[in-house]
Amino acid sequence: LSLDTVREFLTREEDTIVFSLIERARYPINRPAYDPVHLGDGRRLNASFAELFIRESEAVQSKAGRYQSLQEIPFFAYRVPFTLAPPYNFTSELYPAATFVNVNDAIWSMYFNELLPLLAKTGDDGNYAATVDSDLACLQVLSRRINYGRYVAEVKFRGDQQTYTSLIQAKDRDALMKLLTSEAQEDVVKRRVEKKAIVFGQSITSDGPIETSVNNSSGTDFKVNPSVVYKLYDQWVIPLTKQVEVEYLLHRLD
Ligand SMILES: C=C(O[C@@H]1C=C(C(=O)O)C=C[C@H]1O)C(=O)O
Repeated sequence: LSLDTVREFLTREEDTIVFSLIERARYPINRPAYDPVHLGDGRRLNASFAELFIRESEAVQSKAGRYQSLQEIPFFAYRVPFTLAPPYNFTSELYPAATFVNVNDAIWSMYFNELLPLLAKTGDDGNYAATVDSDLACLQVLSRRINYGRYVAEVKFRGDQQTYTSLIQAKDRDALMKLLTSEAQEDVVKRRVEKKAIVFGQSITSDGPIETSVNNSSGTDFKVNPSVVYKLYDQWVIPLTKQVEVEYLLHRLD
């Protein structure tokens, strides 16, 4: 584990994030999938079809051992007595008492309340299962990327143990945030992910050129608007990753 290898991991996750956003953007908003579910007898569930689909899908994946890997954190907790998967002895570089740190609740509300309306056009084509399956893909990769902040924080802690230790003991969140922040790196990440949205999200023809920048101001030629991807990273992905880093560090000496 080094700063280079954790940054490589985050860079590779960008590809998956952009592609999963492109997949979700194929479908209209499909609003009924997010409304409370009505049962046949007139009762109303507190959950939406999307939530039920995600719970059931995660339960299957939990049984299949997905969350044996500490890189993966489910949105809902499952008590699964055994897994169907071949056993594998996962080791973790994380500090055990801080491993639990995650911001899945914030990711969940950001995704449904802020990002989805920017991603999906208005309309309803009835493809609810395919639509919420693509929501699940987005949520899983966003969760993995953002909660990977635990690994980033571990590397940074090991790289400057003395300074971090005194700030952790003083519970100085602001100073920790300042110390772990690299504005230059954030700028590289945001510009790169916007470029990936431009390159991955254009219609490829056998003879035409590949665009590397937005020519029209609206970005509507692309399968997902590159400025929405930039905004996703600028406003949510990077700030939430740093929040994970700070929370992890605050438990690093427990
Ligand atoms: C993840 C890191 O920590 C912080 C968060 C970043 C991000 O989420 O992309 C980028 C730079 C840092 O401010 C890092 O240093 O790579």
